[in-house]
Amino acid sequence: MGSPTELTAWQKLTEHKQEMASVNMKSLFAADPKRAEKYTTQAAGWTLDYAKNRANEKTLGLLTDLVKEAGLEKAIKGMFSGAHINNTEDRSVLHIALRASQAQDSLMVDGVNVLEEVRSTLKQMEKFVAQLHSGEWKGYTGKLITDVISIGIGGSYLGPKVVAEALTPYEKDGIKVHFVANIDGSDITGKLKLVNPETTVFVISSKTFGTLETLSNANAARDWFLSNGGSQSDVSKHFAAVSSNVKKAVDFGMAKENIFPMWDWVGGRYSLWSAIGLPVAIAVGMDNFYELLDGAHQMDEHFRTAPFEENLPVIMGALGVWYINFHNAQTHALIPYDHYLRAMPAHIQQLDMESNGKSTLLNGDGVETDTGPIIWGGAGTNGQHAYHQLLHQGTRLVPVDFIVPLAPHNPIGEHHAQLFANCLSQSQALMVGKTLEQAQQELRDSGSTDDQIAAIAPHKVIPGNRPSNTLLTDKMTPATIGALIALYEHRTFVQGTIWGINSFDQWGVELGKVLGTDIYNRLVSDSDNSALDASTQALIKAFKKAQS
Ligand SMILES: O=P(O)(O)OC[C@H]1O[C@H](O)[C@H](O)[C@@H](O)[C@@H]1O
Repeated sequence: MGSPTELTAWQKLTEHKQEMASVNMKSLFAADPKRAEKYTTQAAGWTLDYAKNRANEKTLGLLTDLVKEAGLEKAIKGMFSGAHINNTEDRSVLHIALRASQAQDSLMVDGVNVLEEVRSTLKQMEKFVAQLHSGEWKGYTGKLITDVISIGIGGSYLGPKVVAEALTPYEKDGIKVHFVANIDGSDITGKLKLVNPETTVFVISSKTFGTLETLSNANAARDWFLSNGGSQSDVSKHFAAVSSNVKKAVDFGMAKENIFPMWDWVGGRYSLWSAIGLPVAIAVGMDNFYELLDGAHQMDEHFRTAPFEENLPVIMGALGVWYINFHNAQTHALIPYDHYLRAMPAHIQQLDMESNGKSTLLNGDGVETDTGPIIWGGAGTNGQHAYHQLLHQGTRLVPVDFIVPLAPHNPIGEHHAQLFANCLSQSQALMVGKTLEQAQQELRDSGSTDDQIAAIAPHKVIPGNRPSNTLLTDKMTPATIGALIALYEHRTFVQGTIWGINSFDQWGVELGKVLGTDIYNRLVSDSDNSALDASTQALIKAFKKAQS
């Protein structure tokens, strides 16, 4: 596909944007008492209320035309059938296979039934998790394992860490799971201070087993283990790996049976459902891990089969494009009103920005439109006392997704009602805003003089008409969290398909890696740096001076 600007629906949306310029969401609600009902839809334990958007029936009709014209139906079929939709790496994209229903027994990709591989790995995980929790697996001095440190970065870290944290209420007793990612030695140093080598297992998660940060931290962990009582022959009792590069993991000292496979058809940022999710399974047990997979599968089925007009990832993806490309929104905020889900924006940030941070169309031409937005956010209500000011009165349009459960995990006092009220009041305030007349009246009512009103009222004006979605679920469970993350995965795919880009490669990351190695070599040698830019030369000099 070429540029989406060539699509008829895109051109019609460009015209339609002008028609909508003077339409306020408040008037859309006033004109249609059924608006909320009409623009609410459900799937996989989630209700999406998308009524607070700058959209009417025509907008939504044109957005549906857009996804159809962009070939989403074919793209979905391609993904679910294992076609090589990652064209630049000539790979299938099959995170959906990792959570396929037990009722499906085959998904043939390039002559291999990938479901067999997936299921045998799940069985291997089951065994490992059971051995750890039952106490059958013991450390080198015969003690029970109390801690697992997961070492990985990027997709081999964020997803599992965020989901493990989100599922805190489901944690099994006995084993505490920690995560190390950063090459900054402070990360691993801090975690090693918490644990005992006799009772700790390290899980090294790296699809390639070639990532600098992960290998450096894995080596540091092994050195620490060896210098604190462990011997080389004990390494296999305390180290396991998740990787598609078995040879490198064996060379590290892992026993073959402690290496969990993954495959090139799983992208890093989509891999938490594979054995990369092992730390999650250890933290919450395999039963909950299966629930997580099942929730994601429910969303997959919804995405695959529901009409686009009722399809959550399609609606959210298309509305996102409406704001990014037709309203110049540069960012998109995710605000979970759930303490355990507070790190979710970071995972979706990686998922979306690594997937859709692209400037080249599938056919190799440069894009003519904006693509993936900056994804950011954080937990409500904390953000209300920080960056929400910009959401309400800043000059930028920031579409927001509010995510909130109906029931809390920790019901104390009026906390949950207050949390819920705050969530609703934010989306309401973003939509209704405050007019100059309202601000003036407020000041008048509080006894301000005319001069004071004239001076202050303009500052109290809140433009309103700012869009948001609200995602509601009964409770944050493994299944609903699985479905939620799958929803965002598919939303990303919908947008990538509309823009005509490959959401599944990440060549941009490579340049930083290559240059990082080059500079490192310069820091630790007497190389001639005169060909480098003056700034980099000076910074290298500063580093070397500090070492001498
Ligand atoms: O799992 P690994 O091979 O160690 O890769 C870890 C990460 O490396 C890179 O930064 C990629 O861009 C990520 O997508 C990947 O998840």
